Amino acid sequence: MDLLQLPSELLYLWHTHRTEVLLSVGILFAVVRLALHWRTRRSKQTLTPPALSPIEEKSLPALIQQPVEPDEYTKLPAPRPPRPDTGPKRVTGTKRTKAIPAAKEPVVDSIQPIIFYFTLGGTTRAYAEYQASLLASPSRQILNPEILDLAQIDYDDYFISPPKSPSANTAFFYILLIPSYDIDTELSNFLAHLRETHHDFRIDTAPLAGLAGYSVFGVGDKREWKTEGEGYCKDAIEVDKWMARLTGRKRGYPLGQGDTSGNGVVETTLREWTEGIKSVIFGLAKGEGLGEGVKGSGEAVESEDDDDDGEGESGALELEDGRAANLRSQRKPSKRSQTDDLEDLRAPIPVDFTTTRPSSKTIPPPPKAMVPVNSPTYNSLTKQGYTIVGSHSGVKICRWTKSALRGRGSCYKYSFYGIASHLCMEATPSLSCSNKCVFCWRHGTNPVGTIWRWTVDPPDLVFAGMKEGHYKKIKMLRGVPGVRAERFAEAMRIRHCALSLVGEPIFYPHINELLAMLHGERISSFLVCNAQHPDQLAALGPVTQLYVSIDASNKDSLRRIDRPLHRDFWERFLRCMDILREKRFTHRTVFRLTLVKGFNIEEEAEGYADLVARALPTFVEVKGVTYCGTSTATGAGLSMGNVPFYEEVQAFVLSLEAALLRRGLEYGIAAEHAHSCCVLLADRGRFFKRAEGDEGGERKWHTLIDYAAFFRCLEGGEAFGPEDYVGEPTPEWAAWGRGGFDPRDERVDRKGKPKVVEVVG
Ligand SMILES: Cc1cc2nc3c(=O)[nH]c(=O)nc-3n(C[C@H](O)[C@H](O)[C@H](O)COP(=O)(O)O)c2cc1C
Ligand code: SF4
Repeated sequence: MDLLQLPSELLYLWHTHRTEVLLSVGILFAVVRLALHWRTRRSKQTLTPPALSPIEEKSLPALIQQPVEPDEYTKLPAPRPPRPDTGPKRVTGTKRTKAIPAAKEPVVDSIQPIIFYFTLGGTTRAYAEYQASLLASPSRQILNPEILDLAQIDYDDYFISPPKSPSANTAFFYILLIPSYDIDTELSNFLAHLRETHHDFRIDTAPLAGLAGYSVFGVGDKREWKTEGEGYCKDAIEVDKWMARLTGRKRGYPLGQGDTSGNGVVETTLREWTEGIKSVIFGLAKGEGLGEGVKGSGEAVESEDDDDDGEGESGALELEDGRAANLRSQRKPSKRSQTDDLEDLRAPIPVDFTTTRPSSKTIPPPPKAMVPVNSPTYNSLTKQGYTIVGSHSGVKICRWTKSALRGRGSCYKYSFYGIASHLCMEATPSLSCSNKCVFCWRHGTNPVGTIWRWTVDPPDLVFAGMKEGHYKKIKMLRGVPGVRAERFAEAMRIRHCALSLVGEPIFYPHINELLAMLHGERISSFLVCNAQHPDQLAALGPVTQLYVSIDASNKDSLRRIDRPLHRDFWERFLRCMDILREKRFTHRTVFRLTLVKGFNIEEEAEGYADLVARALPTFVEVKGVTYCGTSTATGAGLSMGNVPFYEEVQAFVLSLEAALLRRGLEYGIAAEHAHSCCVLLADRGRFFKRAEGDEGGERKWHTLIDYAAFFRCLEGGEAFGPEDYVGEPTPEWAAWGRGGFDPRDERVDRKGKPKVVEVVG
């Protein structure tokens, strides 16, 4: 083929294959285009990581930190400028919140008792049935009791929360009759359930607080398990403890205990205990609360965290070394108590400094209440636990009453005179006093004066108010841990009244009528006066025991320590000594010496012996002061250093005894109560004697009082004297050198743990 044919040949080829050629070129173009597009996509994917799992996210910062060269496809949007930090969001204006109505306590007017019992031998079941019969009453307030065997029920139905009540106004009261076993039984599981429920963090710590209350009665055997320490009623004690916690301390009545070793004793105890329960349940149905302890007498707390403050008769705390101090001394005086020192704030009181009668020149202001309701004095006294009766009287539960209710011992009046503290009411018909003794811890809140310039309440009002106040406070103690049911029941009948609380009882114009009312109800009377009111002392009628405070042996010392308001205080004091001498055959007269180191101990034994020689009291009680720590005491120069050790009190008593002997006065040491730092001297000729009809027998101290004989003498209407109502011999354990603590009571330390008693010889 020549060259001239080439164009026509190419044209021919074009026409034959042009479709394939065009198609191939199109495909090639498409391939190149696609290749370019894929390349771009791959670059973009590298910069936008896929969504990561939370775990993978942790490595995110590493990925982001890798440098990437941006190109036209990969340019990221410019980051937003950061917001200025304005702190937390503020909301202005007031948000109106809907007041949430306070949860209303349901009004309970009927109580459903449930008696739970456990038994191995059947005894406790029988007691449960007996108790149910005692409680059965067709009244609307107490529904018929249910009886449940703890071995038959599901604990979760009753002991994680109270069961569903039959009506909104009905609440449950649990009674648990619990025997004790020193072996493993189902009862051990019950105890474990209570313990675990309390400790279970998912359950409220007081899940049974919805109950109206609970009470436990233990059944045990004293023949083998003689004391609680040895296991007597141990399981009941344990149940009581856990129930107190689970119910938020809703113990309705003290733990009862029945000893199966004596014939029929348990039935009697259970019957009396059930009477107590019944009265509590009726009270609950009437809307009365449960006892939760009394202000001024300690909190209702469990024994492990018992904060029994150890306050003595006058707020004293016993120290390990035998001294006494007041707790208030360790607390800073509050602003309130400082300003409450009314004596310093009050306008001057109209005072007659010379006679017992008001001066004719003084126009007496119209009488008003000594302690008006809601006055600072009233508020301060009630805050300290006093119940103010009428306008000038008061009553208070002392710490010994609480101690005796718990079986932890009575005050020295039990060791010396046979007064059990839980049967004793401490009261005064006059909150006012004519002295300002440096050691009187009540002094800061006391009204003072030398004449009665207030309205006078009638004695029946005073007497009724005292009893009411006392019983009310005793009832409030029933929920205190450790209170013994039988003592609580006994305490509901006052047997003794100590008119000594605060102020000057003899000041009350109707003191003799008040004493007669006490005696009319067979309540014995101990009256303490301050030797500043001779006319009233001379006119005083029968008293079971008549005290005069002897705070110093000479004029200067008395002025310094008693700070009397009467100008003729020493003359008054001596006149009282003479009146006491006259009364020694009609009254049991007692000198009460309060020893204050640095004030009235050193070298005063001879002076005191002279006073004893002048008044010839039947007894001399010597007591170490209890430091009050108030601003008044501190201002008077009193400190803990003025509190004598018990050994110092003992040494003083020995020197006083010797000084008396030198004067031919036969007084001897009859008894002691180391716990109260108190020793008793008595007239040997009158009270150290043989038992009646036992001429050759041993002589013994007879300081106890025969109270029944005292009332017989009074009612007989004939003249009588102290010898006519002398009681049994003074107990051996109260003799000099024996300490004076009744071994039948349990001695505990401030934590409620058993304490070994050390007797100072
Ligand atoms: C095995 C056994 C162990 C006992 N352990 C004690 C005990 O530790 N403390 C206690 O006060 N009484 C103990 N007791 C006395 C019982 O509590 C007492 O007999 C009670 O009435 C038993 O009640 P029940 O018959 O309902 O099971 C025990 C009695 C038994 C049979
Ligand atoms: S006599 Fe009565 S009031 Fe006084 S301390 Fe003893 S129990 Fe308390």
